Amino acid sequence: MNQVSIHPLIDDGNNTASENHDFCGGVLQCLCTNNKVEVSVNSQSSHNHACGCTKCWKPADATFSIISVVPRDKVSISKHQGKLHIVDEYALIQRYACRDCGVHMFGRIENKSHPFYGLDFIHTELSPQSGWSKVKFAAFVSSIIEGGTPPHKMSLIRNRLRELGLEPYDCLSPELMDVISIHAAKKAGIITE
Ligand SMILES: N[C@@H](CCC(=O)N[C@@H](CSCO)C(=O)NCC(=O)O)C(=O)O
Ligand SMILES: [Zn+2]
Ligand SMILES: [Zn+2]
Repeated sequence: MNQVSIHPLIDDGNNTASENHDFCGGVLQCLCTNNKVEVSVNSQSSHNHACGCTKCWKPADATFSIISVVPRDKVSISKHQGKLHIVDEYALIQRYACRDCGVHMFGRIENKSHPFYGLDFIHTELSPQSGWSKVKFAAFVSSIIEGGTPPHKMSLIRNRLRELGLEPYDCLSPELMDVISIHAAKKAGIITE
């Protein structure tokens, strides 16, 4: 066995199983046994990806998190809001985590001039519903070194990601990097639409 673990939910290569194009959201639940924090999401997720950064929440046995975005006006806290706190008030993405189990329930950008303003970051694996969009690429792959992965394992991991159909990028996907540059070019008056 020369396989490396990416995330328990995608290691079996079955990440495509449940995506449903008519799916329009569900509930995210924290991992507490009692008094679970619940967040309602009334939208399908977009840009679902594996993220290797050190800031996104992931289960203990995962090398990557699984994270996607939804419109912020489709996200509401439905149970036990009082258990939530912001992990880092100074981070670009303010991640709201459960004080008791540590799970990040959603991440929000408050800077109105950021290209991703209006989108909240969520972990669809916290939802008992199935039908969420599948994981489509891997971002911030080199960052797993900052999380403790030995550098000599990087080519094995990038190869495994490709084998799983998840193109590895060391920042975001080309599509999302284009969104960032289009936003910057518009702001600078280089392009108009
Ligand atoms: N090497 C750093 C990278 C952290 C980072 O920039 N993460 C990205 C992606 S998170 C979701 O895809 C980011 O946008 N972060 C903003 C923030 O976290 O506020 C590391 O690994 O820590
Ligand atoms: Zn909890
Ligand atoms: Zn991340």
